[in-house]
Amino acid sequence: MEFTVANAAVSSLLESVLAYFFLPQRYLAGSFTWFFFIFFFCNFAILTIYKLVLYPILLSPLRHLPLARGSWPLVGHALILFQRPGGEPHLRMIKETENDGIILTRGFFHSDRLIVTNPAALADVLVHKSYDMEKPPWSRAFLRKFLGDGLLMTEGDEHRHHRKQIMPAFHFRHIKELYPVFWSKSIEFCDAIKAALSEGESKVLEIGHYSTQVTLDIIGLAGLGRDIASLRNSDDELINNYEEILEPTTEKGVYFVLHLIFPHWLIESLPWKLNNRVRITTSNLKRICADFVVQKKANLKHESEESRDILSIMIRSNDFSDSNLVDQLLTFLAAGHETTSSALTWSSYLLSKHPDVQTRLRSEIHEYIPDPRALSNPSMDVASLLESMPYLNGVCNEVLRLYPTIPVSARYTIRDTTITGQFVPKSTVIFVIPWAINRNPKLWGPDAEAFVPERWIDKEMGRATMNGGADSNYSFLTFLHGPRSCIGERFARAEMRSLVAALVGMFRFEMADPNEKIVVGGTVTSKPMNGMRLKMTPVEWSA
Ligand code: HEM
Repeated sequence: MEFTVANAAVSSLLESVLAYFFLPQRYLAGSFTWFFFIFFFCNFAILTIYKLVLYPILLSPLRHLPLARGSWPLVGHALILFQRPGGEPHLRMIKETENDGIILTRGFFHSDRLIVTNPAALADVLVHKSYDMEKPPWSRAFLRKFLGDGLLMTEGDEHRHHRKQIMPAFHFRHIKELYPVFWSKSIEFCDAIKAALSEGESKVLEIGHYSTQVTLDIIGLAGLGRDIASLRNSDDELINNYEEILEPTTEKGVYFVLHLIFPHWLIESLPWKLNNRVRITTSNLKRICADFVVQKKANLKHESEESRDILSIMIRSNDFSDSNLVDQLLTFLAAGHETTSSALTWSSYLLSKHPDVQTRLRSEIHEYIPDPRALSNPSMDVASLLESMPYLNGVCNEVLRLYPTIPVSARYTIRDTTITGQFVPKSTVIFVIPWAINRNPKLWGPDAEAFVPERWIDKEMGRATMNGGADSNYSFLTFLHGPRSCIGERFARAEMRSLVAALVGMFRFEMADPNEKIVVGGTVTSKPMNGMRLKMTPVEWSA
């Protein structure tokens, strides 16, 4: 029997019953409850000593692993969950703890939590032993509110099967066909910015808002085969609900972390306005997606040419129930727009902070693309053109490396397993930290935290490289690797190339307040806490 508070209570009950029968002389009338509390107190004390001292110091099979500095009594290292940017405290631990690929940290009540740090350990967690692990039940329960039971949340055979069904939508040939869509939406995005600039005097815009609109429009077209057109209609219900849910406030950060610590029913029963807002926005999103599914099913009956969007592919596979289609759609709309929107926002930030890089990138863009409108012509091979631009690819990779949209990911062992030969028992939490791995000087060299797009360009050939000079592809974890990696990686990279090329080709930009300290916020994804205000000036697109 596992040592838990609930089990301590059950044991106390049994012990009280036994004492009642075997020590009747000790019982005064009506004192069963009293006995129960005495036993419960003793059991709880034993449990506490076991959890806090005996197990972690003498019994845990992980006790010999190097322990990160800074563990507090009772809470261990768990308070780092509240620190921002997510992943930064883990980077500090990785830098200062001598290790062979695994570092031990402590959670609440000194539970074992591992951080994997080197390519061999990451390969085991993400690829070789991937199905020995799942997303932790508490984070799944929280994310399920927003994403339903879509691909991101399912596990085991169900996940394997669904991923196989959806994969054709992300085949590289299909992504190639989507490039003209990405490009024409990128131009529309720039036109919307130009229109907003011409209206206001200040020439200052919060770029995150436009990034969210364009990426939602793109996933709408590619995921649903339907133009949500939020760039043209800022008042769209879908975008309003997403913006409300995803706005990175401190309150939402606390709300998320509390869900990781306390039972959900407890937080949901608190008189907290946010509970109500979450209920309203999630049910709005579900209703909108349910309408999309009904309309799509009706349209498919009359289509002459086979649509290739994600929803059509899922419907045609006949493998998804109507309610599961709604959940998958919720997942793809959220995972497919929020991530690339934040990557685009971080691109504009790093390029504002590095005007020399911005200027060099603009020259490359103008040289390779003499006429931006010509790329909307269906006969143009936009994919080959954008993929052949070394500096553009270097900038996009470097942004994704330094600001991975999902900075921290966690796994939970569902059976005993091993990582690089180290035995890891069932129910252990394992952290995979893209933020820390992508910035680890041991993997990237002393300039690991600097913005250097050139590291992605082969010095001799002048071509884009795949690994940025790192020895292993596990040094770059932005999309993770293996069966639970981002299914939309190719899609996201193609979309980002188009958006960055159009944005930098059309505008010169800088931080509206050069002294503003940008705070990285967000719950699951990383976004600037107070938005990203840029001063933008249209430039002439000249070859
Ligand atoms: C810069 C953009 C993106 C980044 C950095 C990113 C990152 C990630 C990461 C790290 C995961 C794994 C999460 C975990 O297991 O903890 C993931 C999963 C996923 N992503 Fe992305 N993503 C991006 C764009 C997209 C796009 C554009 C789509 C869809 C069109 C997408 C759809 C998904 C889905 C469905 C999963 C779940 C895959 C599975 O569990 O099999 N992502 N993404």
